[in-house]
Amino acid sequence: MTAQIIDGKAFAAEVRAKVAEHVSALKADHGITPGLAVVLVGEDPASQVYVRSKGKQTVEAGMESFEHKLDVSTSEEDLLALVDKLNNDPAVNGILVQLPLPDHIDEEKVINAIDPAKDVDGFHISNVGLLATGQKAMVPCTPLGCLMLLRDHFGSLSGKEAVVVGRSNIVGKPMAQLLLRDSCTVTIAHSRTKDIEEVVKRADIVIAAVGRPEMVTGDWLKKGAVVIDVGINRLPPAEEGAKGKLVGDVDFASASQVAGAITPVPGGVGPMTIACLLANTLTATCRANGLPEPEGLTA
Ligand SMILES: NC(=O)C1=CN([C@@H]2O[C@H](COP(=O)(O)OP(=O)(O)OC[C@H]3O[C@@H](n4cnc5c(N)ncnc54)[C@H](OP(=O)(O)O)[C@@H]3O)[C@@H](O)[C@H]2O)C=CC1
Ligand SMILES: Nc1nc(=O)c2c([nH]1)NC[C@@H]1CN(c3ccc(C(=O)N[C@@H](CCC(=O)O)C(=O)O)cc3)C=[N+]21
Repeated sequence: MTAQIIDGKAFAAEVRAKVAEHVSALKADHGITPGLAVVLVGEDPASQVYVRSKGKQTVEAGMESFEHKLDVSTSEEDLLALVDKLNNDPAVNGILVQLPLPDHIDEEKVINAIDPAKDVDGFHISNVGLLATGQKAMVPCTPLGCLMLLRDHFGSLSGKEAVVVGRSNIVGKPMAQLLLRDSCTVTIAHSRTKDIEEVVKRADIVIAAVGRPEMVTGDWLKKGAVVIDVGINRLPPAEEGAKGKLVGDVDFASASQVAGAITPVPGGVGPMTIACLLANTLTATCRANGLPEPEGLTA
């Protein structure tokens, strides 16, 4: 069997087109232009790629993009001062502080300093709590993107066995919350999970968010399982100076022989993350202005 390829790139383009449509109506009817501020501290190469494509797509959707690139030696105090300024800037509806931050900065402190209403990453403790209790939250972009792909594929997720591999605050845990909210039976696996292959083999839905290149292989999967590969790993280049290949946390070659459907890397979850960031910025703008939220763009 060869799996259906879930085209995240194409789906993300549709999401961005919907966002752009809403943005143009916001401008025409209310004179409002959503604004997204992205803060990057230091020069993590992976983060730079993400920030670049994000800025471009923000502008293409008709929104304002504010980029703040700070030196790697920026103090925590200065970063907190910038967050405070963005919290109070009415032109800024969404704030994203790119992670990871340099070691001398307390990540939790910075995330929790962001106004929860502008926290388009959904990482603030208030949004985490709102999501966990089923209340209206800002939902983290990557899990939201995965959920959109799964809902599109299955229609209803109710009663499905879902296994999330990875328990990070930014992907694994919020993903599990969203799947639970859609009435999946959810298992979270991690580095201490015993017989992880057997656990994954139960799943109708596998979400791999581990950060280990091609860890999940075809022999871990139940036949027909739907596999969402969150991993973004750059392999060492074949020759010096070349760019290494980008691979996921799933071994695509073997997994696609067993899975019913699978997301590729690149072109799967990555583009959905950025599309959902724009969707969240639009949602935040609507909420801030007491306007109805766009349909189909929130969890
Ligand atoms: N496509 C996108 O938009 C995005 C992609 N990513 C990518 O997703 C991946 C995961 O990111 P993130 O969640 O931030 O990563 P983290 O490193 O924060 O978390 C990784 C998780 O995987 C678990 N893990 C590590 N090794 C193993 C193993 N051998 N077996 C089972 N579980 C293991 C860890 O378990 P434990 O807790 O026990 O240590 C941890 O819970 C990365 O490749 C990252 O680049 C991330 C964000 C967005
Ligand atoms: N506060 C914060 N929020 C994040 O959401 C966040 C973050 N920090 N830090 C880093 C990770 C990583 N991440 C990606 C998003 C899109 C692609 C993406 O678009 N990838 C393309 C390929 C890009 C390439 O070619 O390198 C794809 O998969 O097709 C990748 C990675 C968001 N993250």
